[in-house]
Amino acid sequence: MWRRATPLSPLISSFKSSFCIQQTEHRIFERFTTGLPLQEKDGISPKYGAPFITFVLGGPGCGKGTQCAKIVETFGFKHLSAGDLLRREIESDSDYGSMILNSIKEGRIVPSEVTVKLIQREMESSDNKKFLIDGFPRCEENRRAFENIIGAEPDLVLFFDCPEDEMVKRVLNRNEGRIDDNIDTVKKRLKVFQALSLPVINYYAKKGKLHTINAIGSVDEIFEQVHPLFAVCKRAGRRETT
Ligand SMILES: Nc1ncnc2c1ncn2[C@@H]1O[C@H](COP(=O)(O)OP(=O)(O)OP(=O)(O)O)[C@@H](O)[C@H]1O
Ligand SMILES: Nc1ccn([C@@H]2O[C@H](COP(=O)(O)O)[C@@H](O)[C@H]2O)c(=O)n1
Repeated sequence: MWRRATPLSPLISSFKSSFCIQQTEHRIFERFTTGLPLQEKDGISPKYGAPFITFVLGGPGCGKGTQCAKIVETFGFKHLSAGDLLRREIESDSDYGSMILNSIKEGRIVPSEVTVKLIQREMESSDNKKFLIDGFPRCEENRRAFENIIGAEPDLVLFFDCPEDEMVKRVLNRNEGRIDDNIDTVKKRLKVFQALSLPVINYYAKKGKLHTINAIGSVDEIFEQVHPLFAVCKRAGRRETT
């Protein structure tokens, strides 16, 4: 169980305009090694001990989950897929089950408070403080709810950039029996992605936190772009599997 004793790193704002790996490495290195006294900013009231948070964004089927599995294996992060948490909630006895099911069928975004509470529950019960939050935030409302409820911002944001026709192909070939892996729902999810998720991606680009990964290529080729962003965690001398 962890509690945020101190707010967000002032270094985050000092490197706002940075888009390159070296600057991000510097910021992350500082976060991992110094445990600097962090300052409250942007009206956020941090509630927990400072975890290391990575948001993993991209359209449906771009390969987020596949790359998250490799990051977990290599760097020992805790993977929280917002979609998986919502699907698990449907299977439980939750009051929200049918609402979530209908939203997923229609490719709509579930009310943020529901999703953030599921993420919060997982974060609070995890001994691992390095989180990969996959498929979240999907819209501005998601982003704000996370900041308000969790009281934290991401340290890193990954965006897997993939052409629509490739995303459609990957979703339709996925074969995992997902209720939303059909052409009608995929079209709706792509519209939601364009209208609501891209603005969040742009928001993080402006803050200098976004790392765009070209999601075309083999799984290993894509991971070659991802790896350097996390390798700094190793160099900072942290254990890979906490
Ligand atoms: N680089 C790749 N090339 C070809 N297929 C891939 C690649 N990466 C992942 N896939 C396949 O594409 C499908 C979608 O991948 P994945 O489930 O990782 O995407 P996702 O972004 O997590 O999707 P969603 O947001 O819909 O949950 C899977 O069947 C996966 O095996
Ligand atoms: N932040 C989120 C994430 C997901 N959803 C809903 O789940 C569906 C599947 O999500 P995947 O990440 O597994 O593709 C998605 O289409 C949404 O209906 C959500 O509401 N909010």
